[in-house]
Amino acid sequence: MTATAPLLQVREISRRFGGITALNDVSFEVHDGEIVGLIGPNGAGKTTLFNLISGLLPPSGGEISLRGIPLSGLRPDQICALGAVRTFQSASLLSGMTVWDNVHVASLFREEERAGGESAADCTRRVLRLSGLEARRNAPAEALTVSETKRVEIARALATNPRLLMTDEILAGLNAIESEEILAILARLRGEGIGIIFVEHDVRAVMKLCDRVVVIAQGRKLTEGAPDTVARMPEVISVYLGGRYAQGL
Ligand SMILES: Nc1ncnc2c1ncn2[C@@H]1O[C@H](COP(=O)(O)OP(=O)(O)OP(=O)(O)O)[C@@H](O)[C@H]1O
Repeated sequence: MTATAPLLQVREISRRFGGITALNDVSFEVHDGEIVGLIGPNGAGKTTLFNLISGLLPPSGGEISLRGIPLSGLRPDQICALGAVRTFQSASLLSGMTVWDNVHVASLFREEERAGGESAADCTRRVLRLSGLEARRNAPAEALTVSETKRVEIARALATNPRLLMTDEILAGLNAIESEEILAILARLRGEGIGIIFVEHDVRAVMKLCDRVVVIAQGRKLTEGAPDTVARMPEVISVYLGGRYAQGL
């Protein structure tokens, strides 16, 4: 482990599925306490990138490293143990179990390595509080609203003590107030030094929350930069944003 290495380094990553090139030579970095937005049209390769970073799929080329440790060949649980965790577009909670149980199961992972010797129960309590779910701890998974389900998804990810959190369209299906609640949680996590990759089609949320935005289209990185700079780039407007968002800036 190299002290100076970025939290996440994605170097010249490619991924092919048969004749489809889902990702082609994509490189970027994420640092501690930084929220990086990853945007692009449908089919751009965003979810594939999460699958590669989290070890669900191997890359066809290139290298991904976490704090300087190459992730190639590691299983998802090993990558999670190194501190990178993702949420899924459609959360699948353990049915027949409560909010507490769903999160506690994740807290048991790496319990023995937890800083300060925090028990799984204490960790569950802490992440439920962070996710605004204390009052719902005894609710069965089936009884949750979409917004609560998303927050359990975040809590489960946090229960593994990540350094890098990847959220995949976590705002989909939420109203404005519910979205704000999630954005506030993510901003709080940034304040704790967690690095976040935020994949989201709600461009206003991306521009509001993120420190930096990486734009991909058809598997290639188009550009990256500060949100307001990226939002004004003609090529980004042309392939993704359209005129409406940029005019509102
Ligand atoms: N398992 C797979 N087998 C074949 N092709 C795949 C597979 N997974 C993804 N693809 C293809 O790779 C490309 C990138 O897909 P991906 O789901 O990563 O895009 P995305 O940016 O996440 O899109 P969306 O915004 O719609 O979620 C698409 O052309 C998709 O059809």
